[in-house]
Amino acid sequence: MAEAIYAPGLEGVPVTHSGISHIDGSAGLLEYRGYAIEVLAEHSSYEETALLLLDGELPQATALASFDAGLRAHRRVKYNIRELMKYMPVTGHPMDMLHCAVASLGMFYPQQELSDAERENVPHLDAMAMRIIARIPTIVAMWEQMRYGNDPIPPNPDLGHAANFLYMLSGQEPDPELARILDICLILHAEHTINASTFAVLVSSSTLTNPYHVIAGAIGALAGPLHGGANQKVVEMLTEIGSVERVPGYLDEKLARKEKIWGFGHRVYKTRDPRAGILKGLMERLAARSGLKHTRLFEIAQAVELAAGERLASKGIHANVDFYSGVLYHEMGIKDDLFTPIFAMARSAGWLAHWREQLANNRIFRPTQVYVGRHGKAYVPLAERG
Ligand SMILES: CC(=O)SCCNC(=O)CCNC(=O)[C@H](O)C(C)(C)COP(=O)(O)OP(=O)(O)OC[C@H]1O[C@@H](n2cnc3c(N)ncnc32)[C@H](O)[C@@H]1OP(=O)(O)O
Ligand SMILES: O=C([O-])CC(=O)C(=O)O
Repeated sequence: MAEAIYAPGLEGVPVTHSGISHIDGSAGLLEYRGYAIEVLAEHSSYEETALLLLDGELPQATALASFDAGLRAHRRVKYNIRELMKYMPVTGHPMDMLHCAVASLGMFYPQQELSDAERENVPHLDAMAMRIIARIPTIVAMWEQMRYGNDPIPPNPDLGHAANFLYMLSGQEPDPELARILDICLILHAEHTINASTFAVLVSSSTLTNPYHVIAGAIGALAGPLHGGANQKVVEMLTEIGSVERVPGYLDEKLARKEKIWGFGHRVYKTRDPRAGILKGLMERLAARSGLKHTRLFEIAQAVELAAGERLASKGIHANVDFYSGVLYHEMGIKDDLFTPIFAMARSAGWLAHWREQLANNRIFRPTQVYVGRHGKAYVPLAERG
């Protein structure tokens, strides 16, 4: 048998057939179910985009209204989840809390795996997906209150997905413009082909485990700084740089030490990530609002993008989605360690679409390895080992 070719990081290796999203990495194009990301960001809502990802088509008005009503009706989590969260250390990262809380949601649904009948029961799978999408924002916002010793703010069924999240974070009904900016951010982060966390979804889905394990595993993968965790790192980096004047020297030192610039580079995009451009535009939209001109970080970010371009663009390294999202959330007054949980909230729709797609044509993932270890070693009793 011919020896299998090992591709580190599975670069260029297809692992599934998928109709959910598509990237053209050299042209900088992204589509969800055939619709350009720019079009969805301008015209759609997170609720509609989530349903598009899950069902494959833009919904009719009645289907969208019923999905939206389902999301609003299922935002609350069981009291025991709140009790569990009470015992988590408030110093812990919210992604660790989210991983644990989402996995625990599955304990209220006794069976650990999906039966054949359940896998073929589309309304059952739809209901599970909708409940997970509805509850992740509640858990994140509950934690934001609980970690400061406050009672969680109950969800408000009169508000849409993004507006309700902002309401639960602060207790204030958000300005519709801020809610729309977050809504667009959620659309932009909802799906992105087979990135690391979505690959984790495929692998765990293929064992027929329950979707709570699937989504908790994906949250764990997203938390890493090379993936979704980079949005928090970007803001830490910009804060450390501190001024526009320090940008070139900071980058030169970092690159000389062979360190990565957070929020730059991508396995698939060899030009600017289209989401980075839209997020930058949203930041400009936010900065233009009176009373919200705290744009020092944004100025540093733009200087970093310019200087990084001079140093890295020839290697195909450009700003990715994580570069401007953290700056935008920071300027919206959101705590830095909530940036990646907000990414997870949004990406739950894409993850669950891939969960459904995997179940519809399942085969367990079981790749191989190139063994580089030893063979046939003689066991030496402990007393005789030198
Ligand atoms: C939602 C998301 O996940 S978007 C990505 C978020 N992650 C980040 O922003 C972290 C910084 N970026 C990176 O670590 C990488 O670019 C990744 C993880 C996104 C992609 O990784 P890979 O495709 O495996 O690229 P890899 O890490 O092998 O880099 C290839 C070359 O580009 C360089 N490079 C890649 N990204 C960067 C960067 N951000 N800063 C400086 N150099 C970089 C590497 O040093 C390497 O150079 P070399 O060939 O001279 O050794
Ligand atoms: O596609 C990737 O590898 C990472 C990414 O941008 C995302 O998950 O949004």
